[in-house]
Amino acid sequence: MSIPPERKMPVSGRAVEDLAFYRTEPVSFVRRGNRLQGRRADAWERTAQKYIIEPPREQADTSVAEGYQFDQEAIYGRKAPLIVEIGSGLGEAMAYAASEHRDKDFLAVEVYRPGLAALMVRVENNELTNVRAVQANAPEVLDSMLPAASADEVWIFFSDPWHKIRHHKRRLIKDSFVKKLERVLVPGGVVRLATDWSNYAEQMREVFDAADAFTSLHPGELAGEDSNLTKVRRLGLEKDEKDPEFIDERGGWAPRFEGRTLTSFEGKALKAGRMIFDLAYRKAL
Ligand SMILES: C[S@@+](CC[C@H](N)C(=O)[O-])C[C@H]1O[C@@H](n2cnc3c(N)ncnc32)[C@H](O)[C@@H]1O
Repeated sequence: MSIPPERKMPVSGRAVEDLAFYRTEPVSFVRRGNRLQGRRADAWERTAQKYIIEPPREQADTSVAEGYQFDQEAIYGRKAPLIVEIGSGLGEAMAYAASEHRDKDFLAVEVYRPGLAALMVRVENNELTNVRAVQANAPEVLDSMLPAASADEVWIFFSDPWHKIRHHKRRLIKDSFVKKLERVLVPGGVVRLATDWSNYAEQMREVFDAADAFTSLHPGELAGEDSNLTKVRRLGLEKDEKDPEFIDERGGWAPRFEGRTLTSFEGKALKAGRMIFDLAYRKAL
């Protein structure tokens, strides 16, 4: 049966028939336009050839064809530790970190082209030569594009929380995704996470604590009265019912990662009175 043109869209595998799916899993993003204007369009024009990796695609413009592999040394022209940021948004965290650590290589993985173009504006403004970016669906980048044991760190800051229970299956951080992270990280490699949504923070803690390959860098820390989870629940900060008796005995939250600059997304969350949860896990040696 042929697929109607309006459904032959930009996500791979099963998504050809159903846009909300990548192979057998629902995708963690909604499609937004690729259109670039003004400074972003100009920066894209000048930088894309050098800094944007264009893997062969399958059915979709965010897919990565199986068999394509990222050759870090050839791409950056040197051998250096690799930091991958998934869902880099407007590139604020990456541009800051890359300018602070010019001895490291950074790879942004983001489906939103205007976000990558905003990163390219920062790359030019800060004269960064250690940043590359790919417009692609993260699970596919982790499954096939990145070689096994190639990333020293993977950062995922403010991954879309998919608030409604029926949408939780779209969340990126789940058991199957943790397996993919395990594959691409070097032994001893680190995953850093941040979220402003307590229910997703609990899910992140749950799946990483249950993963044999990972150990928390901050077991039991920021528990009880010091836990942001305790504060959110007791004060009813997320519009749920207040629970004055609630206590998060378990903790395991990381202090704010000092390498994470305040992005506009986090700024808005703080302004709205939300609490931020940081987590950090190390892959076994
Ligand atoms: C809430 S924003 C946060 C952006 C940024 N990390 C920040 O802190 O400002 C989440 C980002 O993840 C991207 N994203 C969601 N699912 C993705 C996926 N499967 N692959 C790549 N990027 C994804 C979205 O396009 C969006 O830009």
